[in-house]
Amino acid sequence: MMAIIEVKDVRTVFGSKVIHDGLNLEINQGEIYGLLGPSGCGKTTLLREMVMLQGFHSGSIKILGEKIESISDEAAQKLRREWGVLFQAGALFSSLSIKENIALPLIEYSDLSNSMIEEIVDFKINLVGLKSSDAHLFPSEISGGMKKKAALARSLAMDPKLLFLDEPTSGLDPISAREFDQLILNLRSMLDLTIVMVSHDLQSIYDTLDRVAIIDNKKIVSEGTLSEVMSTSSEFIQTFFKNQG
Ligand SMILES: Nc1ncnc2c1ncn2[C@@H]1O[C@H](COP(=O)(O)OP(=O)(O)OP(=O)(O)O)[C@@H](O)[C@H]1O
Repeated sequence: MMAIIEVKDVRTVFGSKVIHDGLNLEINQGEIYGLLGPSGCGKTTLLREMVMLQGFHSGSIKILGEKIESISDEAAQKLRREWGVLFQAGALFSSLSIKENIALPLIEYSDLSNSMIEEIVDFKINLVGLKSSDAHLFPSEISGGMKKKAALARSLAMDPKLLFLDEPTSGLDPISAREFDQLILNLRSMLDLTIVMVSHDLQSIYDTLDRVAIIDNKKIVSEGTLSEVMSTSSEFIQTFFKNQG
């Protein structure tokens, strides 16, 4: 197995508060990998560090062979195109239609013609289970589930190898949430994606994740498949997976 992301000895400090202290994990090519742990343990922070939205105090994060703590601006610019991001706050632009939202990265980062961009956008819209006829709708005109799908289509616009998702099913009704899980599984196999996901949604965790890392007390207290992790004696794990399996 090939590690596509390697986090080594990462330390993160905000002011006098230590968030991560000696964090280590490895994410393999093609897996759906979950970051779990109690509220405030630094899951979103780690995700933001991986996509270079935020620095860390010490340690190393290697993504697709590049050490991001010492990467050149030019290499960083290239690397950013290798991943798609679906963060909670990273919603759609409300003044743009679904189609325009998805076209945005292509207009910004590619030299493709307008007609090529239109074709790609239509393809991505269908890929996430939206209809071509929805393309002209604005975010205010569509459901929460459709918004997530449209945002996902936008994150896939540049054909990324990696996808980072921060609580993708939060705020969705159970039916839309399960539909979204299925979509993630389908996309992974169709597009050969590696997916890193933060989640609190137990059903989603069971249905989609191949391996997980549990962050607690500034470190990874357990990493592995769900059944491996559940046998760990951590208070968070025992509480979180109580009455399961
Ligand atoms: N830019 C920042 N400046 C100062 N403190 C921050 C910053 N970003 C995050 N923190 C703090 O770091 C800690 C970890 O936050 P983070 O959002 O990563 O946790 P989380 O595990 O994702 O939590 P949740 O599950 O509740 O979303 C929190 O105490 C948060 O207040």
